[in-house]
Amino acid sequence: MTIRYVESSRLPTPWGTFEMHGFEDSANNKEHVVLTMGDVRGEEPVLARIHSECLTGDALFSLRCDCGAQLQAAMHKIAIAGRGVIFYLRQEGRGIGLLNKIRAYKLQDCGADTVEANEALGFGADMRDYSILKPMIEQLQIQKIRLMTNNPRKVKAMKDIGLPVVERIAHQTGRNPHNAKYLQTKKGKLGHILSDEADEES
Ligand SMILES: Nc1nc2c(ncn2[C@@H]2O[C@H](COP(=O)(O)OP(=O)(O)OP(=O)(O)O)[C@@H](O)[C@H]2O)c(=O)[nH]1
Ligand SMILES: [Zn+2]
Repeated sequence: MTIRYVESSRLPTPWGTFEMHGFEDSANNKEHVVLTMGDVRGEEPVLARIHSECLTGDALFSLRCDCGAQLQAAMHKIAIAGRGVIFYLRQEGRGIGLLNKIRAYKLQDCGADTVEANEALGFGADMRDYSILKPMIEQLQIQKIRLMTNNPRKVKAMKDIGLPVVERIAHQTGRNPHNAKYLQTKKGKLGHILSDEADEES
């Protein structure tokens, strides 16, 4: 495995102080971050979010997707629980990278949906590889998780790397008029479990 643990530090946030753990992947020079709160080791399942980088949603307040709202909601829920983990994976644009995501957005501006846009650019609908989580989980001694996600692929991916998901917790927030079609495509083509009801409070 090409993932190496580098260092940890404190990360104060509006929701509380996390511990931030840095990892590097020598295969592609990607730098990944894991935030933990409380003692995540041991038998007791850990409240967890596996979050793929979305520069536009997480840092630039984009309303094209639900990423920023989901990240904040996860930090909030973990702070309330006092214990949890967020894997912040540098798999921008479902693994196609930022510039290709901009290309995909341009195609979506012209009428394609998020899956059609990826495919028109020669990519699969979702190019992410979750096996990189295995060394991170081992380093942090996490044994079981309760996963905040609407994406059944993430649950299956954890099974594939041998990390029990004892519960999937729906994580639906951030719906707005700009991302309605995107969320509909996630549900219809990518298999996300999304209700048409209003979002949960976060
Ligand atoms: N290629 C592409 N990527 C997008 C688009 N919109 C958002 N993304 C990326 O999709 C990814 C969303 O990842 P996550 O927040 O982990 O969410 P998810 O797999 O949708 O599942 P949840 O756990 O239910 O949120 C991020 O990497 C975003 O950059 C798009 O239109 N095209
Ligand atoms: Zn996003």
